[in-house]
Amino acid sequence: MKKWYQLDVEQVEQKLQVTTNRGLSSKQVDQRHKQYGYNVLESAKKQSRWIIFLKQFQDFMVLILLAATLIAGMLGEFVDAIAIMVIVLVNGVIGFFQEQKAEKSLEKLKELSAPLAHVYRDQKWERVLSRELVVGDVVKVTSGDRIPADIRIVQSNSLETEESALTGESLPVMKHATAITRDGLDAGDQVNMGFMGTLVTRGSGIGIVVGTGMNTVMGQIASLMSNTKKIPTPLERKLAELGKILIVVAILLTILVVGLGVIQGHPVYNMFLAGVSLAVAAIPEGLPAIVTVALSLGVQRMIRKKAIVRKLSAVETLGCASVICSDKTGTMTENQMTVKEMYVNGESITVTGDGYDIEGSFLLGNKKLTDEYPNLEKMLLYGQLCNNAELQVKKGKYMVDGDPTDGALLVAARKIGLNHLSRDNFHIVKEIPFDSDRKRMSIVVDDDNGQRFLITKGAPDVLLPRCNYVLDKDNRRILKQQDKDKIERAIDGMANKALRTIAISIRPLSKEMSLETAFLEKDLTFIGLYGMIDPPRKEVKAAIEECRQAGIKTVMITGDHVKTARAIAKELKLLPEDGMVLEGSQLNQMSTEELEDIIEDVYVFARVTPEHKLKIVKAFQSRGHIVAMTGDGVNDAPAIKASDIGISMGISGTDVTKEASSLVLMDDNFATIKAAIQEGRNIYENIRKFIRYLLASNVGEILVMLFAMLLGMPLPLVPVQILWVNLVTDGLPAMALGLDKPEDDVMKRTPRSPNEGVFARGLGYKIITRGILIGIVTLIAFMVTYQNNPENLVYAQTVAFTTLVMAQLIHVFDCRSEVSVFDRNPFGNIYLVLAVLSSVLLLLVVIYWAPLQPIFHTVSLGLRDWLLILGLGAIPTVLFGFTRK
Ligand SMILES: Nc1ncnc2c1ncn2[C@@H]1O[C@H](COP(=O)(O)OP(=O)(O)OP(=O)(O)O)[C@@H](O)[C@H]1O
Ligand SMILES: [Ca+2]
Repeated sequence: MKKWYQLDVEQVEQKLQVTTNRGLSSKQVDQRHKQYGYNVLESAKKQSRWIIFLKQFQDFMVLILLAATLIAGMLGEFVDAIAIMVIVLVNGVIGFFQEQKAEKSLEKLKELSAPLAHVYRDQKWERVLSRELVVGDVVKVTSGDRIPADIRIVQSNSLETEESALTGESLPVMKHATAITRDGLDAGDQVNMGFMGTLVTRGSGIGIVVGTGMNTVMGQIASLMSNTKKIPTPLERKLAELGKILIVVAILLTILVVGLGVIQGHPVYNMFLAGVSLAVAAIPEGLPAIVTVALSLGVQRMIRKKAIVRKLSAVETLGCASVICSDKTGTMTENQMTVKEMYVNGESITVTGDGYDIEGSFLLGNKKLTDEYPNLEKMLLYGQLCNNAELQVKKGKYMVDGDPTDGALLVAARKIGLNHLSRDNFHIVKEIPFDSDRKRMSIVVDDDNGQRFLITKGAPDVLLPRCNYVLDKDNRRILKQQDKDKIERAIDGMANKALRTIAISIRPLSKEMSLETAFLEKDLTFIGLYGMIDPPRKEVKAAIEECRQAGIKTVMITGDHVKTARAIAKELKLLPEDGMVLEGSQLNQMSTEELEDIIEDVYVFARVTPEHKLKIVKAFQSRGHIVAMTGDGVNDAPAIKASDIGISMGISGTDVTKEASSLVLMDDNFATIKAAIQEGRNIYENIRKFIRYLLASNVGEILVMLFAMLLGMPLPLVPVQILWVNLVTDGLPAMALGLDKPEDDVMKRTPRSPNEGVFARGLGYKIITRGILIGIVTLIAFMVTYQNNPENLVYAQTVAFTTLVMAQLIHVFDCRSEVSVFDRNPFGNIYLVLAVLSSVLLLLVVIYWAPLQPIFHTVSLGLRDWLLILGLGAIPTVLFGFTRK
């Protein structure tokens, strides 16, 4: 049987019952889905709920507790054993739900960032999830795409792919549509095939899907199926390290307390259980898990703000960003181009009309021009031919499918009466696609009379040096210096008005001439210039200002003309009076060191190629900056990877840049970067809040016990109480802190240093001071009650237990602010209020519900006890609320 690459396009079409110019019908697609399934690689099975539930019990601390239960049980202390079991179980259930929540939010993320394919069905181009593709689908791939399935190429425009994922060969392969007769070719030699998972590095092409899912070459290479492992974020790693230290501290403390207790004459069994409970209290085992939950909840909030986080660690790094390097076109601007001016025959023409609407006319001074005016229609026609966009009408409005720059040229051509039919008189022989490095695009066409010529359009400063002639009215003549000067002035004039400039030129060719790219784009005849407006997005100016107040510098990077870039930067108030604008050519001449010396003063990089971006990232990084860098094209990937926060575009971005990035902007909008940074800072602050809360609580618990042992007193808390506080009542308020709203000034502070430790910015001090006070007030409550009722230890222990819990639950409101509890409305976080209420309720149940009293060693308390408890419990928070330290 012949292989796909050996068949002609017609044979492939026949075999798969599809024609390239119609595509599959939706009926066929449905049927093939049923028959062959979806275009997915089978990945590792998902963990079952039971496994996730059981995993909650494999923690080191939980295992110790279970061992303690066993010992308690063997010693006949069944009440203790059951109590511990129940607490462990409740803790496990809470952990299970947290993990499920985190899991769900990450699942959603995966769905959102699933790749799309450009497919032709029912004679319409549409975008569908790549997994929806079936054999026979006609798909288009363009530079930057990952090929969504195995395809037989049927049309290639300088299509090149990089197949290292498959063949290990990283040099691009040229692809074409002709059948190959040879037998037994490796994937790498099948140059009329495109393979799932490989990259389009240049040009574009159309192919018919011949293999999907596990039936692709990629599907057969099982080893390539990466089982994505969750990599811990820097903070999670720091906390894990902290956890190790705390284990040692906990063990030492436990030995100390147990030793002291035994010396003071407490029963060994009591002290053993107290020791175990204290060890559990000292180790914030749950912290990394809550951090993960907080991060993934943050991820969900970011999704709502149209920012998709691809790496969890980016959530943290975002808060450290000190420089944002952003593309201009499409990110800071609307990417809705409209031709406003033209320059032809040495004269400037105004073009009226707005957006992509096709109403508009051409004015020379006050005179309305028609197609009589020399070269106007010709120029518009060339702009329409050398073009990859498509004008569509959706809901009565004109829309552009493709590059907006190209779209603007189509709209301009419409204004003089040219439409898609005008293209039919020309046959396109060759196309050299546009890319940001070349900054130009060319096509070779044959017209109806068999005349062949080249049309090149692109950045004027790139084209002009390649022009030797100029078309002036009816006369083609040598391009003289004075013509050039005049054109330059016209370019400057447009650019100063923030217009993007495009030059257009042609070259007559004879049919014998070689079509090698290297020989084509020279000896051109200059026809004219277009000046098009791309208005800034309206929310960007405010976003740049907010970033400035947050100590974040915004830098514009663009392939556009310096003057255009400068004009827009001024409009956005991005460029200060003394700010510098650098050009790509200047960058080339600078050494890395020279660039580092001045880079703090540079706000705009113009006429740069993607390669320059890497140099810019490195220079900022060497000045100690944390750099966020945006990009959309294939060649942007290295810079995105090198930056600290790589940002790609959800709408216009290529698969390659998306894969390299850690953040995807669903709306391509600069303002979304700001929102994401704000959210990133907020999430980090919230994590600090609950670290502070949990650790201060732990310090309090340990100190009560330690002080009591040192003073030769009875145990102020029984082990089950310590466990209950740690594993049950603390959890919900901590989670609620993770959902807190930001403080008003999060975007008024300077960015945080990525090296900052867990206890930086006074957090350690706060934990220790609050912890000590919580410990002291609990001890006082215990001592006062015990002194008055020396015969009733359980009563005093209940008061101590309640004071500890209440002190913590009051302190949790203090954790919402970096300065003082009085700075914010303490009840501003409804989740926190509810969490605290439910913790109080749990506490009341344990104290007042008779069946639980023997288990938790509690008795019912009276009003006077509560006055003592609340009075003492409020002290740590109120006191530090006044000192504001
Ligand atoms: N489709 C196109 N065909 C021909 N020339 C183009 C096309 N698009 C842009 N150009 C020219 O190439 C120049 C650079 O465009 P490029 O797309 O690299 O940068 P940009 O989109 O302005 O910048 P960025 O997206 O990095 O902010 C433009 O100023 C324009 O003159
Ligand atoms: Ca605790």
